[in-house]
Amino acid sequence: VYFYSAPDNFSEEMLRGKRVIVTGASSGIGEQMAYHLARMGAHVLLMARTEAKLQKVVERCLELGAASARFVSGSMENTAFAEEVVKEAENTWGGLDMLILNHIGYSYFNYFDGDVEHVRKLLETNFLSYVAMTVTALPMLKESEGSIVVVSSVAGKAGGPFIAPYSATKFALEGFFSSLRHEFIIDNVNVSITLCILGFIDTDSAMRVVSHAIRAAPSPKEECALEIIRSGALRQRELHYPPSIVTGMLLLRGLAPDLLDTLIRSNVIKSTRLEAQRGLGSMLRPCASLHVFSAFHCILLKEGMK
Ligand SMILES: NC(=O)C1=CN([C@@H]2O[C@H](COP(=O)(O)OP(=O)(O)OC[C@H]3O[C@@H](n4cnc5c(N)ncnc54)[C@H](OP(=O)(O)O)[C@@H]3O)[C@@H](O)[C@H]2O)C=CC1
Ligand SMILES: C[C@H](CCC(=O)O)[C@H]1CC[C@H]2[C@@H]3C(=O)C[C@@H]4C[C@H](O)CC[C@]4(C)[C@H]3CC[C@]12C
Repeated sequence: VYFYSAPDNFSEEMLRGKRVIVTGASSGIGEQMAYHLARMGAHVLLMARTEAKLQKVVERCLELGAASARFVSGSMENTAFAEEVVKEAENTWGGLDMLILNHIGYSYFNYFDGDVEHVRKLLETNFLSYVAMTVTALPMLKESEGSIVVVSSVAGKAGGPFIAPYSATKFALEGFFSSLRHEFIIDNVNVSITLCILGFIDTDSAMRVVSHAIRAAPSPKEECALEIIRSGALRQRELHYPPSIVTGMLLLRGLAPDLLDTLIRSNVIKSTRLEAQRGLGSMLRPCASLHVFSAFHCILLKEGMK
């Protein structure tokens, strides 16, 4: 908690006049980030596939006080489009201060079905396009000493059942961007990389897919979006949101990985098999175990304070 909590020196002024790209901004956390940035007076360039939704988000951003707001629509399955989005920022603003990589392609929630093409496509959308955008944006980010913010998940730190292709793409992000962070430090490149490790968030898409199968309440997307912007502006290495659950889980993974796996499995298998057989897909039930992580984490903290 100490190392991963944002210090209190964040000010919304830090984003005023900054030039920010937000991917996956037509809905969910990306849409909420666009609204926060707009309120803070940033210039925003938004990206997703659905033009009609993006148009509405842009209009709202302008009402909220964005310095400017525009969008580019297209699919990140194609890395050429990823480069095009960054070029649009270069042509419009002549520079870039923050690149927020947030979009994800469709993934099913069920036993891995052996479809290698789906894994390839998801890697292209959720991982390769992030790499392509970073490569194209890097000269501008070096110039502005800017920030890269990568939105990931607890599923990119610890595997759980029924999300194998999705989880693989999130692990790939961790590997790539933590390696890149080392290289930036070695070469004195002053571009920060913030990896955001998120738990269950109440976006429409996540609620649609898994809410029926999870007992714990999801965390609010509005607060999550603000925490992502804050951690990026403060150039933090990682964001854990919600902090107690994610940090507790990662702590247990380091101390007792088999115990973590057993807890996850023991909460999952029975219910999921039944639902999968009905063809509905389903969700692991890690909530009880995550409460155990949190309790465990609190005990450690209290002991530490003593
Ligand atoms: N919600 C949750 O519980 C959690 C979310 N996260 C992470 O947070 C981020 C945002 O998730 P969330 O807000 O829930 O997701 P949403 O499904 O709400 O939003 C996804 C966004 O990506 C866009 N998108 C989908 N496919 C493509 C594509 N092929 N090319 C370009 N854009 C695309 C969507 O718009 P359109 O359809 O118009 O293209 C949309 O704007 C993701 O990185 C996710 O992994 C992490 C942990 C938990
Ligand atoms: C249930 C998990 C954590 C438990 C908790 O109570 O916090 C969730 C943590 C990460 C989630 C998945 C994720 O990373 C995003 C995907 C987004 C899709 O749009 C829908 C479902 C997700 C697979 C989502 C499902 C819940 C988590 C595994």
